[in-house]
Amino acid sequence: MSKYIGLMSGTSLDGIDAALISVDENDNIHFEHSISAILPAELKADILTLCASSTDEIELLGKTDREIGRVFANAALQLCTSASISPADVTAIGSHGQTVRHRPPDATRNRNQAFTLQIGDPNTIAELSGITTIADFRRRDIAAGGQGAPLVPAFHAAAFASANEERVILNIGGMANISLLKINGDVIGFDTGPGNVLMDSWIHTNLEQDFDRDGNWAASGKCDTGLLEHFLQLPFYAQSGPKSTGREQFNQQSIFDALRHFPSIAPEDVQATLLELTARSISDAIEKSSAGMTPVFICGGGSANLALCKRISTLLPNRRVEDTRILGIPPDWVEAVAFAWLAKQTLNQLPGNVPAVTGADGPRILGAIYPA
Ligand SMILES: Nc1ncnc2c1ncn2[C@@H]1O[C@H](COP(=O)(O)OP(=O)(O)OP(=O)(O)O)[C@@H](O)[C@H]1O
Ligand SMILES: CC(=O)N[C@H]1[C@@H]2OC[C@@H](O2)[C@@H](O)[C@@H]1O[C@H](C)C(=O)O
Repeated sequence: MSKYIGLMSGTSLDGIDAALISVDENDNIHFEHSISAILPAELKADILTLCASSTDEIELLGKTDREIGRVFANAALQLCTSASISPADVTAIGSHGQTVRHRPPDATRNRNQAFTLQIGDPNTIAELSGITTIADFRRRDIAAGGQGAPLVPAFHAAAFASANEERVILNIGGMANISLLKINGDVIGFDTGPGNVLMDSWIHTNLEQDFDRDGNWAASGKCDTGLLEHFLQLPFYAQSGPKSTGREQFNQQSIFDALRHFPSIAPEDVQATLLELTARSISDAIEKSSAGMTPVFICGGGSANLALCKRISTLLPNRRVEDTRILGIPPDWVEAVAFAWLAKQTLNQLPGNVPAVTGADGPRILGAIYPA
């Protein structure tokens, strides 16, 4: 059995997810342990500054890169302590790092202009943890003409595919993405648009809360059809994959811009509309890309948003909708486990991308190895 750690801090900036897996000689993946580590408030503020397109500060980038490396290393060490293992028992860490800019190839940018940037210095992680660290998973795929995202579909296929039924895996993080796992082994996947990011942003603006617990605030409001239709006009939703997105497109400003056309909607009704937008963009993408009875397994923090999940279920009336626990991995840990698995792929010189998903020219070994 080889052990791997996956570290993930997503667009929501709600903390660092750390997961420990073991992989047996038959390549079966076993979820062993997980922790969530705090992302210090000051660091979170710096990351948000770096994510805002108006400020580009190389000083801040360098400093934040190192600091994220330090907190990621600590998260890995905390995970080892909590799991009662020594860092020496871990073969490798797969560190996603923190995305601060994602500019994939699209209608406005060709493959040579595309870039994506995840920070969290892997040298620092390897140095402080004493564990070989693999990082920078997305840029090879971008270099090969791909979107660099989503990357989790390859893992979803390895962990969740079934020879007996087609499955949809729905990840609701800051952004949302789906993987369609076909019985013949084919995989389709793409980002569907916002996950929690817009609802998080709006409740923060209005009630200073980090997220809308269980979707209760949204549930207290009423969806505004005009605003919803306005949001749904965004070309991203109608595009077919490969496609990926991020805070560059879905952010607080995009809500304010839309509200200029709808100035008198009550804040809780805006939240209800954002929930509906999230549920509709997800369910439309699922309906468009998979057969009507294909079951859906949800992972990511959004799986805890009861109102959102209920609405997605209602919009997909003929499908079983449940979370990935039933497939062996608790929904909150799937992403971190995926990066642990991607580390294993890279160390074993195996590809981590699915070209049909990202649009890359072919399978690629992702990331770089920073030895212990
Ligand atoms: N009880 C809950 N009720 C409502 N929403 C919740 C709840 N628990 C978590 N969330 C949502 O889940 C989010 C965190 O999800 P997750 O950790 O999957 O995102 P991420 O990893 O940052 O995203 P990404 O996949 O885009 O990188 C929180 O910001 C919040 O919106
Ligand atoms: C650029 C980037 O960090 N993208 C994230 C984000 O969060 C969800 C969605 O947008 C997905 O594209 C991706 O994360 C997952 C882990 C992925 O690559 O599959």
